[in-house]
Amino acid sequence: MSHSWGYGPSDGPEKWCDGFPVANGPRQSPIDIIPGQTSYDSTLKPLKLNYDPSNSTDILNNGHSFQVGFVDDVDSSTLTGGPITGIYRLKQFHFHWGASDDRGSEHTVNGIKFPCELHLVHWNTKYPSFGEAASEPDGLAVVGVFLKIGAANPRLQKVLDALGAIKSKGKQTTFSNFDAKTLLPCSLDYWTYDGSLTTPPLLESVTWIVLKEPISVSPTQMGKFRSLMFSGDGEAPCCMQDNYRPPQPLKGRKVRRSFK
Ligand SMILES: NS(=O)(=O)c1ccc(C(=O)NCCc2c[nH]cn2)cc1
Ligand SMILES: [Zn+2]
Repeated sequence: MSHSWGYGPSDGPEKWCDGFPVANGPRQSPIDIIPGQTSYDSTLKPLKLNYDPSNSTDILNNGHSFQVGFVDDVDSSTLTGGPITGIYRLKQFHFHWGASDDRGSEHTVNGIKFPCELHLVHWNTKYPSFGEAASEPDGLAVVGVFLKIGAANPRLQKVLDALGAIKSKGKQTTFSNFDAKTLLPCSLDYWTYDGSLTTPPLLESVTWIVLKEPISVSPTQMGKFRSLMFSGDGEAPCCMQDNYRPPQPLKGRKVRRSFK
């Protein structure tokens, strides 16, 4: 059975359980983060993100979002510390966004949706590859960053200016010397919980690390995200927007925070 999935009425998040029964599993993502119900954990370490700016390789429209890829055959762009043990390598980052500024993020805070959410995807180097790590309970770590409407963010501009070259599904172009660290907010305070990929195959292999401080994005910049297409050349044109999964049941999980 071809596992074609999307975000529309016939192939969207409410239908994913048909092809991916883990959609109703015990550690699905995203979730609604309720700060008053999180526990401060003094044993949580500070996040250490060591990204080598020369490591970015390409930018790709994969038909669900766009992603910037990184060289991950050496330990040059890594995540250590935080709630994880060992070394995780940055593989790609991508975003989720809405058709309008009132929605678009996957995680929510006290039920509040942000217009966009950045995911920096890392895999545990105790496994031989991303693909193998993706099916292990401690295989992946994704850092989530909320984007909040405000002043234009100059650090997003280089990424947004590349979108014209990857408008439709399957388009890819080189994207070198991008420093992913420039996308991070000042504070690395975070919430963390055990979860999953937020798109099929929805594998329950992700340690989620959601930063408390958002970065800014302007309405015009949000318009650039929405200029992408879910559809490929020659297909019925379909704007890439509302590519987010809504929050999933917590099912007894604890959400910890790194800050008092
Ligand atoms: N939105 S997110 O939770 O950050 C996220 C991050 C990564 C992926 C992903 O890599 N999907 C391909 C899975 C795969 C298995 N084996 C080889 N590729 C999906 C969602
Ligand atoms: Zn994502």
